[in-house]
Amino acid sequence: MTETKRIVISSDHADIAMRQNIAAHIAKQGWEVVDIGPTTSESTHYPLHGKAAAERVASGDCQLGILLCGTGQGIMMAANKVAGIRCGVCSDTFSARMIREHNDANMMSLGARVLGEGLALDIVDAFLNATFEGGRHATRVDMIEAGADVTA
Ligand SMILES: O=C[C@H](O)[C@H](O)[C@H](O)COP(=O)(O)O
Repeated sequence: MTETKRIVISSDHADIAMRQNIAAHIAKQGWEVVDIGPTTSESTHYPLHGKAAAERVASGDCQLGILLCGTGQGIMMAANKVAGIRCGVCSDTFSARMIREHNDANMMSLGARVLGEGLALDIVDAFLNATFEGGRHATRVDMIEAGADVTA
């Protein structure tokens, strides 16, 4: 039995259309996309949407999440306040691949006012197609989760 791949996507008002286009792009690749809005471009507050999406991932309802705000920064900060979330802003495909391969990121954020849509879609593909490598990287991710200190 193949596991249903579920991904949550959310944003603030910075670019609803970009978020919806990314959602459609991901859905074509066999993911079940949970788009939790917002649905209008009325000004809203990114902490609300970052937290709501992060909770979907932290609860296990969705395996991954993608967030957008103007820069990707504020909504990333909000998502990372939720326990178990590892979210980074990506503006290039190398970083998007590496935060999965080395950091086991379960969320990524994009700057809707930073990126053109073609690059944003390539970044999304790099994130989705990468796999965590484990090994020494798992040791380090475990240290993040444990809040490990330098002791030696
Ligand atoms: O990190 C924050 C995001 O870039 C927001 O999208 C941005 O601050 C929203 O700005 P404004 O309310 O001027 O559209």
